[in-house]
Amino acid sequence: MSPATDPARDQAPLRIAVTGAAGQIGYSLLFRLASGSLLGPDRPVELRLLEIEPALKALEGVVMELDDCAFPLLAGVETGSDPRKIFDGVNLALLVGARPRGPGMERGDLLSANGAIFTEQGKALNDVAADDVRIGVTGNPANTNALIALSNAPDIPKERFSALTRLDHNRAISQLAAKTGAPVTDITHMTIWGNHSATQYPDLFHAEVGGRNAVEAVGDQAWIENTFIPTVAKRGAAIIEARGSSSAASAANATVDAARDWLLGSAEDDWVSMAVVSDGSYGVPEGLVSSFPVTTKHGEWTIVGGLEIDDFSRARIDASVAELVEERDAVVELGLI
Ligand SMILES: NC(=O)c1ccc[n+]([C@@H]2O[C@H](COP(=O)([O-])OP(=O)(O)OC[C@H]3O[C@@H](n4cnc5c(N)ncnc54)[C@H](O)[C@@H]3O)[C@@H](O)[C@H]2O)c1
Ligand SMILES: O=C(O)C[C@H](O)C(=O)O
Repeated sequence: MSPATDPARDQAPLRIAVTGAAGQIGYSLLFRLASGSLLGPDRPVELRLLEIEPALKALEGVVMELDDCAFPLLAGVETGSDPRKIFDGVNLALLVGARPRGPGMERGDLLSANGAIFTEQGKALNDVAADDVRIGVTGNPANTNALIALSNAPDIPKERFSALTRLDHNRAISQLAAKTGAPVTDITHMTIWGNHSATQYPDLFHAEVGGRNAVEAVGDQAWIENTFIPTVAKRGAAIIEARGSSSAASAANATVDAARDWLLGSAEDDWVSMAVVSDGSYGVPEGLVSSFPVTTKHGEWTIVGGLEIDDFSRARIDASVAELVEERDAVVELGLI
């Protein structure tokens, strides 16, 4: 049963760790969590905020602002730089803290810079998190960071880890809605496959617009290949180029969306995209953390089975999975897993 729906716990605050809490994403995420965006207006939350030592002063300022909101649901805030203290008894850990890429960098460039963070945090979660912990990784390279964390947490079931591809999923919905003139609420069954990187494959073949197949509704294969896929896959870079820093409010929003659906369940007759440990489905090697279409219920996810994958999709899924294999091999080489 999920930590959010277990009746015995319904009144107890959900203890949520956020790493990188003084960063850009943290500045949006913490206020969303404290205001009830995750579990609704009745469930209190307790925030456990992890930062590196030099950022603790800035984090103090953020906590002052949280205080100043007088959030009715905020049952407590603790800050610190020791993951073993901050993760103690947490039900949900949102691992955001990592260096973002700058202009001209690919997410893979962050592997060695950020990989070590997730070794230490995986070990700490393994030792001190609550038995029902769920761990969502937002910090990049998210899929491989999740792989590093879960590989260093042998006592936590691998299914409790996921990496964020919900931002890509939301971006894909928004692009398709704009193209077809449909409201975003009409777009269902969107899928992001593979890595949260430029190789990701946003798949319209199973998506629907108002119940109609999205490829038919669009009726423009050239747009799908030359506009839709690259726009979604390279959106992170476009935002860095325009803003001078990486997406933050939309990343925080997607982090909340993903955790909410994981804990409370995805919508009936729809699915969401999550990067989760592969069981070999759709030819993705077992053990890689790759994005799939999933349904969620009671804090568990299930990969949607039986979808037909044509040659166009197969080639794109394979390319993104090949990148994940390279990243995994690189972190093995670095001794991180
Ligand atoms: N998966 C996604 O969809 C997605 C979207 C946007 C950004 N991101 C990634 O999220 C991460 C954070 O982005 P941001 O814009 O908030 O960056 P940021 O630089 O503003 O903040 C990162 C914070 O992490 C902290 N930090 C670094 N090492 C830490 C550690 N060991 N423990 C705890 N905190 C630590 C830093 O002090 C900093 O405050 C980046 O890796 C970015 O690329 C992912
Ligand atoms: O692209 C990045 O580096 C940031 C983030 O992963 C994004 O997709 O916006």
